[in-house]
Amino acid sequence: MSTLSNPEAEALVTSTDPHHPANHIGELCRNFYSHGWVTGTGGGASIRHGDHIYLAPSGVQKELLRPTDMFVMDYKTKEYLRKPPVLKPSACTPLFMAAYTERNAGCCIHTHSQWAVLVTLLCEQAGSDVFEIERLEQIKGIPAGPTKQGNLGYFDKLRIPIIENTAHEEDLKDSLEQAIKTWPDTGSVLVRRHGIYVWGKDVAQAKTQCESLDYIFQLAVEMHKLGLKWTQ
Ligand SMILES: CSC[C@@H](O)[C@@H](O)C(=O)COP(=O)(O)O
Ligand SMILES: [Zn+2]
Repeated sequence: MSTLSNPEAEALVTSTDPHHPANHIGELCRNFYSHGWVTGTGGGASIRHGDHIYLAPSGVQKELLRPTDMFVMDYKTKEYLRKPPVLKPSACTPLFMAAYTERNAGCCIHTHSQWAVLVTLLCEQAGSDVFEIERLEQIKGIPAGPTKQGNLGYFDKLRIPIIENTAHEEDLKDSLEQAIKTWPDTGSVLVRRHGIYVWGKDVAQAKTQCESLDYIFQLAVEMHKLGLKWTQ
């Protein structure tokens, strides 16, 4: 491991700018905790800052993250430039890396939202590995994808692939990468009985997409309870 000398490594997580990734990941996770997205150590977020990938530790309370808890990986060499003692990097790291490598993402979020989980269960009951919904205004909050401009329109159908859960988070890597290839315009992948991975070109796009999706998932569950169909 080619870690930087201590002062250089500490400089990677020392900034008064609240939008510096070392500060921003903790702030995002505190926000996500209030939605119930990252409770009980589940879920998390990662940010790419030039050639530096910022990652949280594994198995810690994500709402308590401090800048000094952060791992920093060199994107090109995949070596850690900064490793907090004792801690291990998030088990989501290979999944976050897939979003950076396959989609040139600037931020990737993983939530254990109960609405996302419920939607995967309803799709399972219907024998489907794709969540589909249409004719909701909030669909306009979802980016149309790298091969298109802007966001989906009101008359576009939202489709999100669902992959099956595995015993260990890191074992989701191959199926997530496959889903990204099969669905070139998707900005998210649902994980059955587990949650969702959402990415964007930057933090704002990943976060607002995640919020729009969660709104849609909650609505979808309530629609199902009322006997209303998601698509015509
Ligand atoms: C409630 S434990 C959840 C973890 O196994 C995993 O699913 C997760 O999302 C977080 O992994 P972590 O390694 O703590 O970043
Ligand atoms: Zn998880």
